[in-house]
Amino acid sequence: MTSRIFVALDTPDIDRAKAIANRVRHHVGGIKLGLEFFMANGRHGVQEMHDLGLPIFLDLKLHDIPNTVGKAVQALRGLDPAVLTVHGAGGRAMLEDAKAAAPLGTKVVAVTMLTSLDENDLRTTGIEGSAHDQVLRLTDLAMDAGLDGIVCSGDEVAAAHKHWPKGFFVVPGVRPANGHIGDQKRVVTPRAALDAGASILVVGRPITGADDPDLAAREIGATL
Ligand SMILES: O=C(O)c1cc(=O)[nH]c(=O)n1[C@@H]1O[C@H](COP(=O)(O)O)[C@@H](O)[C@H]1O
Repeated sequence: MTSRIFVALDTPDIDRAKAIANRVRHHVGGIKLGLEFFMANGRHGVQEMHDLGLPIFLDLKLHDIPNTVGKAVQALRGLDPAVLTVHGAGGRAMLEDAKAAAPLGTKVVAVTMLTSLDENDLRTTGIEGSAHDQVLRLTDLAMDAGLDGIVCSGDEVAAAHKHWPKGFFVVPGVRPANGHIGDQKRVVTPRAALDAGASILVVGRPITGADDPDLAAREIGATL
C-alpha cells in the first residue's frame, strides 16, 4: 500500500529538496512543497520536482479576496498538484472560487486552525471558544463550499471526520513519541492521527532534520 506520509520539503534549496526526495522516495506517498520552496523556485521549481515522479502537495495557503485567489489558482495551471491549500478563514466565496479554478484532479483543502496555534492564540485574534469548535466551523464551511477536505491537527480530526465522512483530511504537526516539537502546539503521533481518521500525514523536520532521513521515514512508516 502507498505510504500516507507526505514529506514537507521546507527548504529554499532545490538541490537539497531533490536530494531528500530521492532518499526517502520509497517510504513516502508524496512530497509537500510550501512557501519557502515556492518563493525561491517558483512554478519552474515545482515542475522540476514534479519530474521526480512523486505526487505533489502544493501548500501555498492562499488567503485573499475571491478574485485574487481564483486568478492565482488559475495561474498555477499546468502544475496540477495532487493537493493545494487555501485558508478556510478566507470565507465561502474565496473557497468556491479557488475550487472552481483548480484542475479536476487537484484536491483543494482548507486550512482550519494552524497546528502552531492554541486557544490563547485564537483569542488574541478575536476568536473566542475552543480549537475544536473553530475547526468544526471551518470544516462545515469547506464542505458547503464544495472543497475536497481540510487541514487540521490530530486532536480534531476524529470529530471533523465524523462531521464529513467523505472529506479528505490532512494532518500536519505530527511527531513520533519523544520527537522534538518545535513551533507546533497541537501535536499527536502519526499513528494516533491515522487512527483518528487522517487521510494523509504531513511530516517535515522529523524526517528532513534527521541525520538519516531515509531511516527516519522508514521508522515513522513502521509505526503506521
Ligand atoms: O498546511 C499545512 O501543511 C500545515 C498546516 C498546519 O496547520 N500546520 C503545519 O505545520 N502545516 C505544514 O506542515 C509542515 C509541518 O512541518 P514539521 O513541523 O517540520 O513536521 C510545515 O510544512 C507546515 O507548513
